[in-house]
Amino acid sequence: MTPSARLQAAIEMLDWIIAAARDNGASADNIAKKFFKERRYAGSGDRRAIRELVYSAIRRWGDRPESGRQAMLGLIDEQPELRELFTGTAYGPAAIEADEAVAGGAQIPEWLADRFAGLIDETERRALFDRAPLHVRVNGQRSTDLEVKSAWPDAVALALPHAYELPTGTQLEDKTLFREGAIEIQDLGSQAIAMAGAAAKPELVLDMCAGAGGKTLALSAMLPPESRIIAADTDRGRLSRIEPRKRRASARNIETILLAPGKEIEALDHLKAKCDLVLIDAPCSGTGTWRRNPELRWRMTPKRLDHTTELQQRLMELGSEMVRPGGRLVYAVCSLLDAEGGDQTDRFLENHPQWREISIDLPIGRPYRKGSLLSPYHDGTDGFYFTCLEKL
Ligand SMILES: C[S@@+](CC[C@H](N)C(=O)[O-])C[C@H]1O[C@@H](n2cnc3c(N)ncnc32)[C@H](O)[C@@H]1O
Repeated sequence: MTPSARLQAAIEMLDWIIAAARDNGASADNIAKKFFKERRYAGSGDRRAIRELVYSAIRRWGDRPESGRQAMLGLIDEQPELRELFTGTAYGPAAIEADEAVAGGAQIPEWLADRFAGLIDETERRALFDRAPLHVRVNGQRSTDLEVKSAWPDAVALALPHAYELPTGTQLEDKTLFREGAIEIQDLGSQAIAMAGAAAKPELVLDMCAGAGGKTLALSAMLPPESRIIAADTDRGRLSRIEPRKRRASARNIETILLAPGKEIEALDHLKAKCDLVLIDAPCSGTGTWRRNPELRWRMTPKRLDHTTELQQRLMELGSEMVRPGGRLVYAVCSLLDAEGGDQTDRFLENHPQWREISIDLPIGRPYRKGSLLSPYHDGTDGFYFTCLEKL
């Protein structure tokens, strides 16, 4: 493909991504897969170049642009070489017209800019768009740190036990050790959250928003085998991915429960006041994961944020009912917005005098709003707020 044709393809892919962000459709990554599947003529170099163009536009604009063309036109100030690719010839984008509308604004959507946690200064904001590192967790059910270190001598030990960083681009799939479940790819921040409840004894644990089980597997690896870990979620597709992951990781003590949205209690009633630990890794705006999913900025609106915080409150209420007296509730979000973090903890504690905050003993993170904050610049992790509460 010519450079001009690659630019036109990037514009078209951005149009799909913009529409999906507006209508709560597929993620940018899934759209890219579909886009290239329908364009088999694009070689690997073309794909890389198109992706690069698309993601520079997504990273650059905090507010959702009107169109892919406007998004790319807006990039010309920073990448002047793009101008001459608007050739108006076959396969290329139409020539630029005088006074054509272009995308504008900041990297962080204006309406969100003043809602970040107090610790998120200018340096942290810039780091939200850095390249995410490759973090892995050694799975003690399948392997040892020593074995993993000898398979990947470049692995650098991180601040938590069994956590390592590998050089970006390390091929994992070609190693038997990886295929057999010796390591899990997992951001250090997610590993910290699995540890936040200080689960150690044989316990009954409910991971109430388990998704595809990233933190469930981490909990299974750190708990004695006689523990029972229940992974629940409303998303059948995500939950179904736990079964193969569980087999690969030799995590035998995990059960799954599919929840019906709004009727979660029906499937959880038998666990009322029984759990030693409930983890609520709540659905959220994902502001802490922009370095991986920058297009989330184009999805969130004030209305969607309100809807999300209401759901978080409801899940916190529900999860807290499952905790036995003396048990713990860990509430976490991969967001750095106060509305989804510290505000939720305050509201919950105000309404539940029989609960108290307990301090989190981890070597990463900073104490913040009756909980802890993890952030890309300070901790090298995705951004998270989490708190650990105890039922008296
Ligand atoms: C942040 S993700 C969880 C990620 C997962 N814990 C992990 O470590 O990979 C939030 C999850 O909450 C789930 N969810 C949304 N609404 C829910 C509800 N009403 N009850 C339980 N889970 C829900 C979503 O399907 C999603 O999988």
